[in-house]
Amino acid sequence: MEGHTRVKLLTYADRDMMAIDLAQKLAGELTATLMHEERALLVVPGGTTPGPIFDALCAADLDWNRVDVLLSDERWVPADHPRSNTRLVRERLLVGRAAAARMLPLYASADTPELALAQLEQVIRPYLPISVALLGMGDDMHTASLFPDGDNLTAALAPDAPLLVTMRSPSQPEPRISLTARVLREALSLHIVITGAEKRAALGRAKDLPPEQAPIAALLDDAMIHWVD
Ligand SMILES: O=C(O)[C@H](O)[C@@H](O)[C@H](O)[C@H](O)COP(=O)(O)O
Repeated sequence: MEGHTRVKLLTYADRDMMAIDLAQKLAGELTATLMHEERALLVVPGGTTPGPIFDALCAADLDWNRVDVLLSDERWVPADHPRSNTRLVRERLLVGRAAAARMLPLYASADTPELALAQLEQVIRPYLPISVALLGMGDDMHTASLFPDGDNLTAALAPDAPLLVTMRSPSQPEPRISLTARVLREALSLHIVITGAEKRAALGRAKDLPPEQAPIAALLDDAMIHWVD
């Protein structure tokens, strides 16, 4: 791809192959981190794309009891809600060998994310920086919960952004909480997974747009993109 940002793109033959290869890559990076660090912090997305990757990753043979798992973003719904990303991670990633990992919270039972933000930041901060991050992307070029029409996008993209922001978008049924672009960019290894022609086209547009219009653009210099049709 050409444009002002050079996109590093890996294309896979089919979805099963991508899930297996990507899970192996993430597991290898976690293992490498654990060779010189006491613990590793793995950030993962919610949504529909990562399930098959979690299914492969949870079987990886590594020292999961030294791995902390954190979501890139969460929808403000209880952890047993069908739209909860926490629920997805518990059901699809923290099973099998990976059940030994520790999940850091990105949700607390409070009416709004604003009420829990400071407390969640305090819990998460000691675990930074992120060792390995996997992110998703929407057709609208959002990543994590950094939506182009999000009410807190400017703060989320600032070079000195806090760890977490709350986010509301007219396109979303509930408020969100999200890691900021700065924190995601500081990940030692950053992967973005996208599927289908529409997201590939959106990525092509994003590389020539400012992050205020295409939030994923804030991360493209630092990330490896994994794509399958
Ligand atoms: O909670 C979420 O929705 C995510 O973390 C979000 O950033 C997701 O990665 C993209 O929206 C892609 O979602 P799909 O994988 O469902 O297309």
